[in-house]
Amino acid sequence: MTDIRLALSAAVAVVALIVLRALVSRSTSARNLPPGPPPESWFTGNRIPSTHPWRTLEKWTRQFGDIYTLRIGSTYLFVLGQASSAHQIMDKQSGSSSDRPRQIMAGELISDNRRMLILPYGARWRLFRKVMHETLQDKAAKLYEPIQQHEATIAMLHLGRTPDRFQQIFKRYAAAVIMQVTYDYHITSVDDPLIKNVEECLSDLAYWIRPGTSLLDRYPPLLFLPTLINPWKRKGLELRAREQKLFMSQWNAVRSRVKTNQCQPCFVSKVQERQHELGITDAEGSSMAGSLFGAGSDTTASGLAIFVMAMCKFPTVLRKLQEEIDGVCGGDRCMPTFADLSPEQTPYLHAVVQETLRWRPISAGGFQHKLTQDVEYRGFLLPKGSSVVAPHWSISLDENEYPDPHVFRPERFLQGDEGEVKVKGTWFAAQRGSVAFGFGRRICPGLHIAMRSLIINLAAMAWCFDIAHPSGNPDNVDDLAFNSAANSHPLPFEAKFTFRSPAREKVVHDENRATGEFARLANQA
Ligand code: HEM
Repeated sequence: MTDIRLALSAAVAVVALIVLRALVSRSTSARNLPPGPPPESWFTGNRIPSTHPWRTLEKWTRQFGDIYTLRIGSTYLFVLGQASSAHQIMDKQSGSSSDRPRQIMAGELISDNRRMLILPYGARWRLFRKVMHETLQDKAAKLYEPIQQHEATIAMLHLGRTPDRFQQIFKRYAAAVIMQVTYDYHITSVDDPLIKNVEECLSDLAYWIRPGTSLLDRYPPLLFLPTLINPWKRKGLELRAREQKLFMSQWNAVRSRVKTNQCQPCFVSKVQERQHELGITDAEGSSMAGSLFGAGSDTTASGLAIFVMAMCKFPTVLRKLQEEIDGVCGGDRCMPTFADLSPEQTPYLHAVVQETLRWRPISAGGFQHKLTQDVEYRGFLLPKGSSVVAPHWSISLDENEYPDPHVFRPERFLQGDEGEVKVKGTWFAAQRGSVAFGFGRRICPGLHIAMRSLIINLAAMAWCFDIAHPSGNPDNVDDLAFNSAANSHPLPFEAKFTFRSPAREKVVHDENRATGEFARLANQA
């Protein structure tokens, strides 16, 4: 035991010296940095609060402008709090700003450098990205529309039956879609044992990825301590083994089902088809597929809950949306389908989707990118090796770009007159409207699937239901009540869903005879 303590003390002392040296050399060499709030302590630098960190970052943007410096330990983090700086650095110089900060516990030990979201920028990332581009781009995403339509129809049935569980219902929808898209695996509830296992892995990851949680991330030389006397490394490797076993079993299950013609085309079957040509190992392919659930499930569910919150708070928007959807769907005939919902037919719906993503950004704090080259911006020199982050909250709620930013106003995304209304982006991101899906080369590869999920569910909800706060008073909605996770969710809140007519309720029931969900529920009862 004494030996272990000695080894630890020595390691900590060495680290402290390295940090000290790095700090001193940086403070003298890197003079041309943007200003920023003074560090709280000389040793640890600036502290970003763990509760709603994006609100503090926004406060500092107001104080210091579109770019400011935070010192975190011995490295710099530059915060790009306005569209202009984010665009210039994250998009225009993305060749130099697409790496991720090192994550020893979450990225190297638990994920074995195979989780897309935290993968360093390099050959493996490029390979994963190419595969994801081919299998998730707009054209490929269109092939998954029937899955999304089917699951949205089921979600409407559940919203009608158990409206108070709407946040769970969205979770189920998002999990069902991502599992079918990835593995052609069908779930009936979020209590499916596979989902439970995946979520356990994700909650461990979410714990260890938090800045400062692991001593290994704070003091990297500790990684060199032998595994026998290194409890953090042992923990990381144990979590890796559990996660990889799970991912590999799903990967192998698809391979077996393809052999017996029992698998619909899905992400994994498509990757396996071209595996040798692409040069992907089983371990890489299974991890790539496994990381889609974490990236795409929670985010989508949160977007749907944010829409409901907005409709409770801004009822006139829902009425306008209902009018538009009724106009294209022809009364009580059937629920909206993707064919009814192009931007030309339903510009207001598309503007509502954009406003949902802007009004309460899901990835509110943004994701850090690390610089692989020195980057110049407005005469400042941001040194290679430091990180940049563009908090979506600061950019999306910037009152210069979005007047009255806390008001949910889809019209900001519309242009033209009554006859020919079109959806417009901002100057910052003309094609995609908002920053919700991130920046540059690291932009979310799942955005086409995510947008389709929002479009079909928002249209279906507007067609089926009146949605309101149970008190009937929009002022009772606390629209700032969100958790502090990287992908932030509204805290549980109340909303009332009422079918707009018995005829529409019947359509939902009839359509769910076709999905099989009606019979499944009847069998369960
Ligand atoms: C509304 C839903 C979603 C939102 C708001 C969202 C947002 C984001 C954001 C902000 C990033 C980081 C971008 C950056 O670093 O600048 C990201 C990355 C990623 N997203 Fe999404 N996402 C959503 C849905 C999805 C879906 C459905 C999938 C999969 C089908 C997905 C897969 C990924 C992956 C794999 C990455 C990592 C990309 C990389 O690091 O190169 N996302 N997403």
